[in-house]
Amino acid sequence: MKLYQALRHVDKFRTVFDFGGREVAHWFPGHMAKGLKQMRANLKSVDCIIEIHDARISFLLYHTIKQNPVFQDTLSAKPHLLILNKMDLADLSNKQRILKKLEKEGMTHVLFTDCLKQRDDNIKKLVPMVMDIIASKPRFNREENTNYCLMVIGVPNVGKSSLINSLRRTNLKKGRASRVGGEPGITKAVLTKIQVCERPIMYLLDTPGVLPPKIESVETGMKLALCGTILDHLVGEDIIADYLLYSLNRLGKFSYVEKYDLQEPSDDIQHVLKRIAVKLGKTQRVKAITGVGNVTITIPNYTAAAYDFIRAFRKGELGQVMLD
Ligand SMILES: Nc1nc2c(ncn2[C@@H]2O[C@H](COP(=O)(O)OP(=O)(O)OP(=O)(O)O)[C@@H](O)[C@H]2O)c(=O)[nH]1
Repeated sequence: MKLYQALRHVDKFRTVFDFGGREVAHWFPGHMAKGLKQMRANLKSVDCIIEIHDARISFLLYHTIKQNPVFQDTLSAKPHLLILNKMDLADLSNKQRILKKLEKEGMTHVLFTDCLKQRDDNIKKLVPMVMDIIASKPRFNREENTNYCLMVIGVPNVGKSSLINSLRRTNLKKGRASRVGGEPGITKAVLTKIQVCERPIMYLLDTPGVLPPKIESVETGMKLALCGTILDHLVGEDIIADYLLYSLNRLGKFSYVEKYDLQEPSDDIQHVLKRIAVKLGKTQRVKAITGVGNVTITIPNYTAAAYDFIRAFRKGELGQVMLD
């Protein structure tokens, strides 16, 4: 759909999203506090922290983590590199704006990556960048060590394990060492130390995804959910799908119209999900009682359609976005 055609509908779009009094408190699983403890205990042996975020919500994540006092106490003293991953899903026309915002916050070592790409030139830059960062700060108790240890941190599902695998592919020509999952919270095991480079010898500690427990608003929580950071069923596929539609319309990303054979952009999630269900054959047969007896009717499976809509977005099929 051409932008000028779609913009005719702009007046119809919602300008604010109704969260219906939802609370984020119960969206975050308990194992995250444990992860934080493990991280703290291992920090002494770490030379540089690799903080990894989803490039679509990088500033939001960076800011949320930075605000958390526990993170501040634990991490601020260590050299730091910020990875903005999933760059293939992000609208990089906003790249400079994001980098400027991060610079204002004092974060100048930033690298955009796509960890699924077989050869990502940016991944190649990681080790030299880390060496520069480490060289610019005292190593304290680790002066004599000729090998280096990194700790990777980030919220669930941002690609921590994929980053490790990508580094091993690039620097060691070796395959998968860390399990990759589509659902948040796959990396639940205790910290594992994995080699990611031969010259210099460099290890990386994989951590369970750790999310700061305090999220400033439901909207922040919803963006995290949309990017797959929170288990869908804790938030609800129906509202995530509605927030997705709201976001796509606000950003002028209308490729969903053609993908699902809609006539025009719509802000009505029931209407959109119905079209998706019909297009993908996601329907269910239910019994209905009528005046003339029981009949079986076919109705759209809204939950299955919502799930498909969200999945398509996460795979980048509905366009690249920047939700910051
Ligand atoms: N499009 C895209 N997908 C990615 C990228 N990196 C990782 N993914 C996908 O994101 C999902 C999560 O990746 P993981 O590497 O398991 O993430 P994690 O941070 O280790 O996850 P937790 O174990 O939940 O903390 C998987 O489906 C990956 O295939 C990327 O650069 N681009």
